[in-house]
Amino acid sequence: MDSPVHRVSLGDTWSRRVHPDIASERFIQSFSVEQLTNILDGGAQNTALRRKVESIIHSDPEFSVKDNYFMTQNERYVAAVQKKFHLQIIAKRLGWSENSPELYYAYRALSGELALGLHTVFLKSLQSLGSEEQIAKWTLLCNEFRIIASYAQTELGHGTNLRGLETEATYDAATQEFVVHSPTLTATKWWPGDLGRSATHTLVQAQLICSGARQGMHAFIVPIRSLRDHTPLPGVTVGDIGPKMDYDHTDHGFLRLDHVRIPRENMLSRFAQVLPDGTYVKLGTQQTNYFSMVVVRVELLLGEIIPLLQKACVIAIRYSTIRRQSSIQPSDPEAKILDYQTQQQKLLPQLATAYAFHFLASNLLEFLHSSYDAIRNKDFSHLPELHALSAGIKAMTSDLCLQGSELCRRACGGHGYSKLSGLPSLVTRVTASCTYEGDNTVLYLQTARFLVKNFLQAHAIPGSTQKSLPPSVAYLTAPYLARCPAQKAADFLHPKLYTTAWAHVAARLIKESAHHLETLMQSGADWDKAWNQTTVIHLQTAKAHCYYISVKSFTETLEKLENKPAVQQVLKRLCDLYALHSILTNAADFLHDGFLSGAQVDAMRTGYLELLGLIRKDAILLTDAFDFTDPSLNSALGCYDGNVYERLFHWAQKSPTNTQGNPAYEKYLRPLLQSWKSKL
Ligand SMILES: Cc1cc2nc3c(=O)[nH]c(=O)nc-3n(C[C@H](O)[C@H](O)[C@H](O)COP(=O)(O)OP(=O)(O)OC[C@H]3O[C@@H](n4cnc5c(N)ncnc54)[C@H](O)[C@@H]3O)c2cc1C
Repeated sequence: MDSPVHRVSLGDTWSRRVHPDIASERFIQSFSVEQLTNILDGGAQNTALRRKVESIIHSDPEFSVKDNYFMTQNERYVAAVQKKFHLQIIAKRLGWSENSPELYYAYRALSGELALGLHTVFLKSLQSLGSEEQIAKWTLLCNEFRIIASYAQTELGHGTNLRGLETEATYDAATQEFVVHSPTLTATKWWPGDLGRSATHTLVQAQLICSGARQGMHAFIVPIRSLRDHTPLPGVTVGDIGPKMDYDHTDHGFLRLDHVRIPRENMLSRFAQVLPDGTYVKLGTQQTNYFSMVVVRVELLLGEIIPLLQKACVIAIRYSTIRRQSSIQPSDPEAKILDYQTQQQKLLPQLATAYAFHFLASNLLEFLHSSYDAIRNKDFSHLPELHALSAGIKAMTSDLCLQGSELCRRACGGHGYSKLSGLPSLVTRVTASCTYEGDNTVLYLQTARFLVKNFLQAHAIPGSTQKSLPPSVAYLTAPYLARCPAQKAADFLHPKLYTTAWAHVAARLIKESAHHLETLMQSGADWDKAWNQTTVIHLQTAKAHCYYISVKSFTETLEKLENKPAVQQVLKRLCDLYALHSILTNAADFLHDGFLSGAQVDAMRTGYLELLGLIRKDAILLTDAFDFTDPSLNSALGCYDGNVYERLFHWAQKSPTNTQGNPAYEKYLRPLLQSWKSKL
């Protein structure tokens, strides 16, 4: 039996004894938690390294999270800058370079705690879009924090529509400079992280104008604040956009540029160049500008978005074994709320989703890494598929992580509404992920375009085979299965069966998407108009495709675990639950053409409910396997030891609402109460 080898607690006195209600959940281990943690980390060596980094981070008082929930926006920002700089000092001392796994783990351990995250996005964009000389020059300046950089794409008037961005960069051959300008109020850059108060430079996405023509969006490095005293440079108006739903640790900003001149070398030129005489030279396709967005989007999945749902599951499931309400039978003691079937049905599918998304994102990251060098060397053959996958998967994961984390929050009753549970901030942070790096609807539609285009190509070319389609859509030409063969509950617990079921629905919807489009076009609409009038079905199509990809990716992960049967069995249950939950919540799509009958849906539901009972037994171990430290959860409800009530009571005492007096009493309540005193 494993014992937890790694636990960093919040250092309070209760963590010395584990609450018996949660201890009993860990008593029988049907699988090795440590082995599962290793799988999630991509190997035992990674687990060891991650824990080493986390121990360094969490034993350092400079990284303390204890007052987070009581801070103002200003205080959060200042603390986040201080932590970022402290991390730099540590990284330098320990020799952690910018791309080292140690620094990656440190960022993950401090997720939501650090300012200057866009500095990293700047670097990623530079590495994707910059020439070798530009990378060498700016990376050095960034790594040593001689400049602080951000990424400025979104404007007051436009975000999604890159072509609608109004900021201009006009080339002046006489001085060999670009003149970067915000021609209207709506051209003001709005939202870029770290821009509000920190950045000295920013990567501005602007319309390039040269050789007397508009050449589309390109990226320019623009200095905005003096390196001497941090004041805005001539022609620059810059500031913070004010209060937000969350993200107080980051200073999101606005930026207006009034004919700001930058040298020709400041246009990132891996895929396009402007020669000294103003000649425009194109070295890539139109999509290359999307490449850096693809890289950032994919890395965000495991770096930020998916851990938010994983943490919400850990908190809500641990709490649900401590919290007791009512009893299942009148003579029983009060039941753990996790023993109610409805509570299991709220939380366990979220846990299965958290695992499914972890494997999905890991597989996508692998695909990105295997295509990265080719794309940078201007082989764009994988870019459309990578772009479509990253867009759809970012949209799906952030959508479902938001739904799931909010469900977890509500599943904790009143205490889930307290910030001290840690859950509200997980929900508000994951909410932002549905918008940043692309609004989810827009991203799904980009995926749908790829699907429809491939479908039309496959059907326009007679004899087209699976080989001629990108692997993720090969199912479009697979043999057609009209009816699901499963009858009994157990028949549905087969990866091949539910993967085929999702392929069936996705293929049908792609066909319908194309059919609707073509019908409108045959009646005279052009492609763009017809597209807009059919986007609701395209959205549904893209979602079905993403479900198919996620189910397939989970089943492929299972296949690799033949030599770890106990872990494979527990993950197989989660995979079954994820797949069945996804089908049952989208049952109409499967009933629509009779692929499933009502009786089959009932049988599937029986299998699904049985799975809840089975996974319930391992629920705490499955949350432990994520191996989050207590400081990274920072939750009164979710700590490893389960001492929920002590922590909640103690943390509430520290609230400024209790420690900083009551001016309302002095000013209003006392005079009011004292005016009545004499009459009682
Ligand atoms: C926390 C946070 C951090 C951010 N950080 C940065 C940053 O560092 N740098 C930066 O440049 N930006 C940043 N942004 C901005 C972000 O990238 C944009 O807000 C995002 O891309 C969405 O664009 P938008 O605001 O223009 O939304 P809009 O496009 O205006 O979306 C509004 C609605 O219109 C719909 N819609 C828009 N276009 C279409 C279409 N073609 N078809 C169908 N529906 C459509 C959308 O689905 C949505 O429902 C950040 C935003 C947030 C919230």
